[in-house]
Amino acid sequence: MSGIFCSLRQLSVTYRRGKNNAAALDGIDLDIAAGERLAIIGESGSGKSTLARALAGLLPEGTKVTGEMLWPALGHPPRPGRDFGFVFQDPGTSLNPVLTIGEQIAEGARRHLGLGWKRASIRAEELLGRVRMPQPDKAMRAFPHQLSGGQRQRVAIAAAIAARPALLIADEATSALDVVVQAEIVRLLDGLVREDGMTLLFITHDIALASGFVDRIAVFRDARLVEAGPVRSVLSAPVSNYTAALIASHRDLATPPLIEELAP
Ligand SMILES: Nc1ncnc2c1ncn2[C@@H]1O[C@H](COP(=O)(O)OP(=O)(O)OP(=O)(O)O)[C@@H](O)[C@H]1O
Repeated sequence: MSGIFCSLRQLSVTYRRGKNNAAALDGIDLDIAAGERLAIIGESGSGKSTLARALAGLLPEGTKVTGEMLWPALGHPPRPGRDFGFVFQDPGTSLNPVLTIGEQIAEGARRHLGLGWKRASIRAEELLGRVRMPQPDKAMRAFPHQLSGGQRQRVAIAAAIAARPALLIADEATSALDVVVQAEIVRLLDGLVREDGMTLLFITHDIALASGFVDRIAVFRDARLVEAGPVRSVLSAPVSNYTAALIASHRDLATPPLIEELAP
C-alpha cells in the first residue's frame, strides 16, 4: 500500500459531556502516509486518544464531529479488527480474563480472516512466535493473569495484528511497563510494522521514546495540532515554543537519536 492512508481536513470533535463544551480536537489538518510510523505526542488531555478513537470510528454516540476524514488507500473507513488493530496501555482492557491466550488471538483470525478454529489456532501460535513470546506452545494454553505485564502486552499486540490490519494504533502501549520492557516492546512494534508494511500510530506523552523509531512526529496541545514533521526536523528545528520546551524537558531522558540531535 502506498500514498496517503488517511487525510484529516479541519477535523473537530466535541464530546457531548465535555468540559464546558470545549472541543477535544479543534480543526486538525493532517495527512498520514501509508506505511509510515507516526507518533502522536502530547500531554494528558491534549486530544491524542480522541484522535485515535475518531480514526477508528469509536467515538461515543452523540459526539459532534465536523470536518473530513478521507481514506484514499483503503477506499473506505477502517473496519474494527479487520483494517486496524488497537493496543492500549493496559492489556487488561483488551484481553479477556476467561479465555486462553490461544483462544483470544485465534478469535481475531477466525472472525476476520474466515479461518476455521484449527487454522486460526496455528496462526495464533505463529503470531506468539512473531511477538517473541517465550514458549509459544505453552503460552497458547495460559490465561492472561499467568503472564507478566510485558508478556500480556505481547499477547495484546499479537491479537491486534491477527487479522493483518493495515493500521496499528498503539495508545500509550508502553507507558505502564518498566524501561527495559518498554524498549523491547517498541523494538517489537517497529519490526512488525516494517515487516507487514502497516501504518503505525504511536500515541505517547514521551517524545524521547517515540523519536527513537518513528518517521514523523505530530505534536498536540489543547486539542490543536501544534506541528507535524519528520523526527529530525521537529527535533532540530521545532516551529513551536511548546515543542521546543517538550524536547528540552526530555533532555536527560533522551534516547540516543535525540541526544545526537540535541548535541551542540
Ligand atoms: N468520553 C468522553 N466524554 C467527555 N469528555 C471526554 C471523553 N473522553 C475524553 N474527553 C475529554 O476530551 C479531552 C481530550 O481527551 P483525550 O483522552 O483525547 O486526551 P489524551 O491526550 O489522550 O489524554 P491522556 O494521555 O490522558 O489519555 C479531555 O479534556 C478529556 O477530558
